Amino acid sequence: MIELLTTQEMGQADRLAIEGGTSGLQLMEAAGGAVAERAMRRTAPGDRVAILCGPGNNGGDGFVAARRLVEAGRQVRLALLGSREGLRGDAATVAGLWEGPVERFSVDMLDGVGLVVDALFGAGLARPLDGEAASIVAAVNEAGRPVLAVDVPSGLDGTTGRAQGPVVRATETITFFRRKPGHLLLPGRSLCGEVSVAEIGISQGVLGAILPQAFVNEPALWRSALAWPQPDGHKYSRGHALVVGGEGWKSGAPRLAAGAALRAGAGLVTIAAPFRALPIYASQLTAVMLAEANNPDGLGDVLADERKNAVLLGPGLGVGAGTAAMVKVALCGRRAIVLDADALTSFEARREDLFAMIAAEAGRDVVLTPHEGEFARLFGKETLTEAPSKLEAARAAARASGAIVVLKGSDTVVAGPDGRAAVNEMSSPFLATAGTGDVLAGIIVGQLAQGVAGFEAAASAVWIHGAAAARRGPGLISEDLQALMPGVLAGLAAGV
Ligand SMILES: NC(=O)C1=CN([C@@H]2O[C@H](COP(=O)(O)OP(=O)(O)OC[C@H]3O[C@@H](n4cnc5c(N)ncnc54)[C@H](O)[C@@H]3O)[C@@H](O)[C@H]2O)[C@@H](O)CC1
Ligand SMILES: Nc1ncnc2c1ncn2[C@@H]1O[C@H](COP(=O)(O)OP(=O)(O)O)[C@@H](O)[C@H]1O
Ligand SMILES: [K+]
Repeated sequence: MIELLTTQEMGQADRLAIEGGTSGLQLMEAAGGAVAERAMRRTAPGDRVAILCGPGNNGGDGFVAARRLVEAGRQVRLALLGSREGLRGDAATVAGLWEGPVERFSVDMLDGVGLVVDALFGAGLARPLDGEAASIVAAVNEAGRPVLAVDVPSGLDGTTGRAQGPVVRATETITFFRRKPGHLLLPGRSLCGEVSVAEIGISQGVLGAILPQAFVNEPALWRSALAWPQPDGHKYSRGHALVVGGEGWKSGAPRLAAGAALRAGAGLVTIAAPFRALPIYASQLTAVMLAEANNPDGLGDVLADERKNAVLLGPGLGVGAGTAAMVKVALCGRRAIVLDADALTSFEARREDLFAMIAAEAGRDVVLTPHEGEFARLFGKETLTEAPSKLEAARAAARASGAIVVLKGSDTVVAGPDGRAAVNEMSSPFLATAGTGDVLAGIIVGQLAQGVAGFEAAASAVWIHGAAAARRGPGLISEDLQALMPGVLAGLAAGV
């Protein structure tokens, strides 16, 4: 499991390490040493490096790196924002060990350098950059030289991934102990460039006291929760997923979802659709079964078979009271539910009804899979815009709805009502094509049908979906994803 630490939690990790006997100076020497190591990979002896230090401990890391880089034969020029006398604590100590000149920043420092080390601001950023700090950032971005950011690109909030003011555009970022959400969330992820993590002498044990609630979405988070077929099993022991479909001319979305549910491992998948649409569905389906459901009562009849243990509603269903009524029927009972697309939008004006229905059956998994537009319609635009980050927006929505919320995008966040959250980085921009959301919803319902718990079902599905897309890359269309899934699942089954 890879934890993501807020800057506050990272401060706690530093403090716990210091209480445990590793001094702040040792941590800073290790951090600055790791920065120098990354800088050495990008430069050769004799190359010029500009190191820009800020007034706090981020600047301290810069002073350590400067000393180490000189020892390694780099030509270093170091600028300090603020005065040397203003430095405190460990930063003052390491500045005292720097024997070279301390300059005031000037643009000519960047001329012809092989690398700029951005050690202006890290976890201590307290407000948007302005004044001299802002003009340094502008000059660095303008110069177009490779930039190695220390901890975070200066100006970026590591907890949120947002920058309220000017921010350094880094080629590479090195952070310490664990990544922060802002390294994965946009726009942070694009501003960081390649991110590496250095161990600086903080023991894993501190995590037991911090209990982080945000994680990188990767197999270690959910691998043990996945379900695999057993030698003594049969198709019913792998679950029966039901996808509720609509009119024939909108049958593509439910068919994509149903196929994905089957590929994800559900033992049986049925699409329930109006009688008049069934021939259209039938002409395009083979392993996926069909059932007639002309209205909410009809859906109730189909669901009377309790072996149908996971239901997806939304793709191709249409927005309106009819869809809302179908959702209501599906939410009666203990089966797991995925609500996507039109099923979410149908509750735009009556979100409290939806949340009350979800709350009525404790312990049953409901997964909502909005993209940002659907999210704003269901939870209110302000939930998105007023939350400090996409991560917090998803968490707030999960708390409000009592459901697991998958807030999609290239930095998809999966959040549970208990505050647990995963930020996804296994994805491909080629997923931005029609129908891929339907496939994702199908993978989730396929996992739920197999009895995988809601959070793990959603997080693993997001990863599998992204990994499948990454295997194809250019030219990907949503129809391809199904055929790409077995390769991804085989890797998971083999534990790689
Ligand atoms: N023991 C520790 O806490 C360790 C900290 N480390 C480094 O220390 C950094 C955090 O250090 P700090 O907490 O000192 O914080 P920073 O060095 O990020 O910045 C804090 C300083 O910047 C000023 N400041 C904040 N926002 C400003 C703005 N918008 N304009 C102008 N000035 C502003 C503050 O008044 C303060 O002087 C980490 O990012 C990491 O690089 C590492 O050395 C590892 C150990
Ligand atoms: N730029 C991108 N990078 C990575 N993934 C993306 C990107 N854009 C969209 N996606 C993913 O593609 C899927 C699109 O879903 P959605 O917007 O519901 O589309 P549709 O309704 O056409 O199926 C989501 O899983 C989303 O996270
Ligand atoms: K920085």
